[in-house]
Amino acid sequence: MTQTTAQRTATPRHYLMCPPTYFDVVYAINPWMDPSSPVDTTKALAQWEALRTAYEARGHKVDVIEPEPGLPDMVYAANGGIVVGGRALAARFTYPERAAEGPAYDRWFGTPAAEGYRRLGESVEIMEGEGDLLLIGKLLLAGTGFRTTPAGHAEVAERLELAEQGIELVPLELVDPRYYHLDTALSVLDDGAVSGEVVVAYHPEAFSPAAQETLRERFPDAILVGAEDAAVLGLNVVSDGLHVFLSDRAGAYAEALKERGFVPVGIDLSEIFKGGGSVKCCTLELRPETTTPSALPALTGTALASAVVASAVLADAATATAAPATTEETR
Ligand SMILES: CN(C)C(=N)NCCC[C@H](N)C(=O)O
Repeated sequence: MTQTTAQRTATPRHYLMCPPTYFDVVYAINPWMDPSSPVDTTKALAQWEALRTAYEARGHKVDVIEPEPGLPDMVYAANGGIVVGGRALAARFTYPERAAEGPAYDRWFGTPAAEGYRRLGESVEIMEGEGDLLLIGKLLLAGTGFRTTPAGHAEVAERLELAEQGIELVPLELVDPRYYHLDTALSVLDDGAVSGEVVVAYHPEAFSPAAQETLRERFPDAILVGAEDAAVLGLNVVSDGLHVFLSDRAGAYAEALKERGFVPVGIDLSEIFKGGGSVKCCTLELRPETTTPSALPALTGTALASAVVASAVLADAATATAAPATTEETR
């Protein structure tokens, strides 16, 4: 059992979410989807609201994009694009069923709500947003194998000016069709900006031998997640550096998170799971030009650290009354 001495700290985040108003499973583009199994949209909406409330109760800002009829997978906002350093690039999807989502998210980046973000348009190459692209500090972990292509990675690097931002893109090949997006197989938990300890978790068998080697080298202290937790999409999490929002079906993984100093917040997303996604899929992180969490060390100082801690504490106090339908474990 790996115990931690690192102090976890929540930093305020900005998320984009899309309500599952038109969510349904009417086609199958991943092994989790079964169009013969009915979806309860009312329940999906309530579960999604609980996730949104869980974020807001802990001090995070949530913007909402208008869902569009005929786009049942639009609830998976993480796939809508990637926003790093204030630059917003909309997705281009592998399957025609989702093709219209790229322009929909691109249009949102042109609305007043997205002011301050530079709208770069849609990707030309296949690129499924934060489903396959996970930022941790100055690394952009980039999944490929099923959806986002190596050409998509190259386009992201160029159009988001990753080199200029000092960000390195690390390609990782996925090999199990159940874990078709990187965010089904790997969680970004702490970029180390405040705690000094970089933490990811992943399911090794979802990756090619070469990708496993890369992950071992880059993240020797990673949490390794077993088949049971991976199979409930337990790795599909959102972390603010302290709270880890994840499926309430995750078992051993939630315990491992506690041992490493995180506070797991269990969310019931059983309806949204039917489309092959969970917490992270419903959440696109918007990172402005100057205040990305990983930029925090550059600002350094006790005052800043105190501010983020205070914000987490205040948000936790609010949680006691404002966050229904979630399970929060205390440390
Ligand atoms: C956690 N994952 C995989 C996501 N980031 N997105 C879910 C997308 C689900 C959609 N039916 C599809 O197959 O594209």
